[in-house]
Amino acid sequence: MVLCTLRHQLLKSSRCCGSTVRLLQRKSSGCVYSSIHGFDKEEIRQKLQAFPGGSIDLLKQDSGIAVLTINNPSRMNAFSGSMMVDLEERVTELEDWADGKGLIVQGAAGTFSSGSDLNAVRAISNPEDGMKMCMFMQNALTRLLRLPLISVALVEGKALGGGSELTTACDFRLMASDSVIQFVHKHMGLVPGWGGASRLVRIVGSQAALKLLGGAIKVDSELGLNIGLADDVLEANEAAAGGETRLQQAEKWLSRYTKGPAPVIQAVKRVVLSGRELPLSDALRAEKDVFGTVWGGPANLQALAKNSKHK
Ligand SMILES: CC[C@@H](C(=O)O)C(=O)SCCNC(=O)CCNC(=O)[C@H](O)C(C)(C)COP(=O)(O)OP(=O)(O)OC[C@H]1O[C@@H](n2cnc3c(N)ncnc32)[C@H](O)[C@@H]1OP(=O)(O)O
Repeated sequence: MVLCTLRHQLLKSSRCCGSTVRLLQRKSSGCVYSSIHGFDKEEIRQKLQAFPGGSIDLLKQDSGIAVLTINNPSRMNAFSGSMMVDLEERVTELEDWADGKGLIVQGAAGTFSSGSDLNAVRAISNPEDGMKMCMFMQNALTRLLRLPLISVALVEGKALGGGSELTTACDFRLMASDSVIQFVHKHMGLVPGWGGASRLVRIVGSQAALKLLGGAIKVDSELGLNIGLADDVLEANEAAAGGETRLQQAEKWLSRYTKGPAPVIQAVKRVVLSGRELPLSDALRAEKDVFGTVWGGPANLQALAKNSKHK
């Protein structure tokens, strides 16, 4: 059932309707679960809203880079129920952001996130509610990863449990030199349920993923770089050139990849996304469709008129 995903929908679309790219652009295509899987989004939203606290804040900047902040510092940015609902709403806002190119996901007050709020977890520890929360968060994080934006998790302090899973829902992870990512689920008698295990295997491979989950290993920035979980390490604020904050360092890092017009950057993310998720023939068809959105477009015509040389 879980595998009834984008691939299924894309296959159907490319065979029946022709235009795969339209589906990649549709919001519902990001979801893994719908009513056919017994998922009732409104029901679980109401249940989650009963556990308030904290917020997920979104700042969309003129640069085309947005900053999403997990904000519940008195609980080390643990996710209350209402924050899970907030997250899904912020993802919807980002899906509608025509000028967007990049996204940085960070935690407030120098730490990333300690995962689910344990008070909420205790209150919904029955299997039925657990499954509903799991489906809700998998949908939200799958849609986050499938945004046509190049995304980076800026990991400071600790990313534990659900917080570690959230880092895997970004295209890249930048770790502060003193930060730790730890899939603590085994210590909680659990496995990841927000899609973190499936994404981790794709990022670091199954051998390393088995070690990280089986050993609940603390991944510091050095280990993170070695196994490919981290894409770069950020200096302490005071040690960085010009005393840049880590957020400024992350924005500088990301801006190398978001320089250029939004339609082109979004097209770059879309072709990589289809290559990452689809079988080759489907990915090739999706690439053709995305190519069609930029070929002869303003940026393409401008570059041709300039007779660019790439020295
Ligand atoms: C479905 C489950 C799974 C998932 O979604 O995938 C999960 O995520 S389960 C949650 C996994 N996370 C944890 O178990 C974290 C437990 N907490 C800790 O290990 C430590 O608190 C810490 C995060 C390492 C920080 O330690 P320290 O720096 O010593 O601070 P404190 O322990 O004093 O924490 C400050 C304050 O924050 C509260 N806190 C921290 N994490 C959570 C949390 N996940 N849920 C609720 N509250 C949390 C902690 O209780 C302290 O509060 P006070 O006691 O009121 O001061």
